[in-house]
This record gives sequence, C-alpha cells and structure tokens, in this order.
Amino acid sequence: MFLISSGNVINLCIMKIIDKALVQTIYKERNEISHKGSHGHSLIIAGSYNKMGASLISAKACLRSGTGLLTVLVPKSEKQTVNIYLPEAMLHFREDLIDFSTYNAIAIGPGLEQNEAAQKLVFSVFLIAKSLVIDADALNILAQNQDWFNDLPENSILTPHPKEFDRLFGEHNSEQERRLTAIKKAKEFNCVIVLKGHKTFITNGIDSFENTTGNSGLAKGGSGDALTGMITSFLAQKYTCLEASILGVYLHGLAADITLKTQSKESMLITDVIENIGLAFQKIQE
Ligand SMILES: NC(=O)C1=CN([C@@H]2O[C@H](COP(=O)(O)OP(=O)(O)OC[C@H]3O[C@@H](n4cnc5c(N)ncnc54)[C@H](OP(=O)(O)O)[C@@H]3O)[C@@H](O)[C@H]2O)[C@@H](O)CC1
Ligand SMILES: Nc1ncnc2c1ncn2[C@@H]1O[C@H](COP(=O)(O)OP(=O)(O)O)[C@@H](O)[C@H]1O
Ligand SMILES: [Mg+2]
Repeated sequence: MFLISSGNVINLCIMKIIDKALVQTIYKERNEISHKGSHGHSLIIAGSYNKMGASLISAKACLRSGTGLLTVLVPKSEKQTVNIYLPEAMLHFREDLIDFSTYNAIAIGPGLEQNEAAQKLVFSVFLIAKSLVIDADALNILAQNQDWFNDLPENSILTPHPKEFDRLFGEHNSEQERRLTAIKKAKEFNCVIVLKGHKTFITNGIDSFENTTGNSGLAKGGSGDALTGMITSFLAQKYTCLEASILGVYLHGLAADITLKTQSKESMLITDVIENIGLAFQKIQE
C-alpha cells in the first residue's frame, strides 16, 4: 500500500524546472584573484580491481568541473592506472589511514564493490565526512545497513538511479511514486536526493526540481559516475548541496547535448561528455 501525504503531493506539484535561467541564478563566476585552495579539495573514493573506470571517470569529471585540488582513494595496485590517465589527481591508497576531515567534499561509491572492506570504509567515512556524495555501491551498502541513515553526514547528497532507489526504499511502480518517496526521505534524513533518469529529479524534502538537459546518449555505463564527480566538485567549491546538485545535473546533461554535435546517441561515450563540460560552462556564462 503506497501512502501519499498531501504535503508531498503539493511539493511535487510546485516542482521547479532546472533551466538556464535558474542555473544562472546559482552559478558564480570564478574569481580571477583566486588560487587552487580557493576552489576546494575534493576526495573521490571509488574504483576496485575490475572497475577502475568508475574512479577515473568520476575524477576527471570532478576536475573538469572546477575543483581546486583532487585526491583519489584507490587500491594500491592501481597506482599507475591513475598516474598515467590523470596526472592532475593526487593519490591515497585504501590500505592506508586517511584523515577524511581535511577534504571540503567527498564522493564515495562508484565501482567500489560491496565486500566487507568496502562496507567498513563507507561506515568510517560516514562518521567523519562533512559533505558527502553517496553513489552506486555506497548506496547499495547503505541499503543493506539502513540504521546507518542515523549517521548520515550533515551535508549528504544521494544519487541513486531507479534500481538503487528501490534497493534503498523498497519497490515502486512508477517514477511518480519514487519522486514522492524521495521528497519524504529527503525530509526525514535531512539530505538531498538526486533521482537519476531521463528527466532527473532533485529534492531536499522542501523544494523539488526537474532537469531539462541530457539525452539517451547518457544511457551507458559511466554516466552516473561522471555526475558524481561533478556534484562533488561543486560541493567542494562551497555551493550548497542543493546548488551543487542542480549545477551538476544541468551541466552534465548540457555537456551530453553538446556532444550530439560530434557523436550520435549510440556512439557517445561519457569521456566525450566530460570533454564538453567546458563548452557547457560557456553556455551558462553567455
Ligand atoms: N567503467 C566502470 O568501471 C563502470 C563502473 N560502474 C559501477 O558498477 C557498479 C554497478 O553499477 P550499475 O548501475 O551498472 O549496476 P546496478 O546497480 O545493478 O544497476 C544496473 C541495473 O539497474 C537497472 N537500472 C539502471 N538504471 C536504470 C534506470 N534508469 N531505470 C530503470 N532501471 C535501471 C537495470 O536493471 P534491469 O532493468 O536490467 O533489471 C540495470 O541493469 C557501480 O559501482 C558503478 O559505479 C558502472 O557505473 C559502469 C561503468
Ligand atoms: N535516456 C536518458 N536521458 C537522459 N539522461 C539519461 C538517460 N539515461 C541515463 N541518463 C543519465 O545517465 C546517468 C546514469 O547514471 P547511472 O545509471 O548511475 O550510470 P553509471 O552507474 O553506469 O555510471 C544519470 O545521470 C541519468 O540521468
Ligand atoms: Mg551509477
């Protein structure tokens, strides 16, 4: 039985549209008198033996979105993988002790796997992180440890696709039902939920938004990993959780729309999209 509270229905009815005009009220021009420390230090905890791509995709999207510094936390065996692909990223290894409190924003989950070591890592980050983007396997681990919602960091953003959403909050019969549950859960846990899909939905439990950019060229592995990196980057640059989610989702989709100038929806790779993030920024700076 799906219970709908009238408040959430009203909230859904007054949902705002994420378009260029709204994004331009949020986006802040980069200060010319700035240095790398001005734009935050992001930490991306992602990747595992056979899913390092998720880490690299998240990391590059994070850098392309303006973070001042980026550190990736990866298995020691993958040190060369990162250094060769992304020399701009600094490294920490999952085998070492890390002071998570030194980062302005942390992302955890893409390609992380769900084994016992990953579960311990996710829980330790929950206890210390100030601003956290929770995606992919970290969401699946959270779904298996529902009491951890009580330890959710104060500035948390969850970025589930529909299947991850249903693992977290139970089976739903429609996108509409998921959106109503997202409003309820965002309010209950005082977090932002980015419900990804053809028209991504964002809510903090009070205000709700629907994105207008993106296309089915994004219906390919890695697209969500890139979004995680982008949202984390904006969080590190001191946007609020809601602002970082709106900026990330809009620019992610806009970069994909720009990519259609050189790729088809079938041929588009998320790495093509990442290379067009700059052009997406220029569109909102016009
Ligand atoms: N290069 C790399 O290293 C990559 C690494 N990656 C990493 O892999 C890990 C697993 O992530 P994942 O999302 O691929 O697996 P999973 O959670 O089982 O979901 C897949 C199933 O969910 C469903 N589904 C998905 N979207 C839906 C939608 N919009 N609407 C409706 N249903 C939808 C659909 O199920 P179906 O309909 O087929 O039953 C689909 O088959 C994760 O850590 C991620 O970061 C990937 O990012 C890829 C690139
Ligand atoms: N048909 C579509 N139209 C627009 N955006 C899409 C479409 N399919 C997927 N996306 C976007 O691509 C991303 C997919 O996320 P996710 O499933 O987590 O990818 P992965 O985990 O493989 O990186 C989301 O941001 C989603 O909004
Ligand atoms: Mg994903």
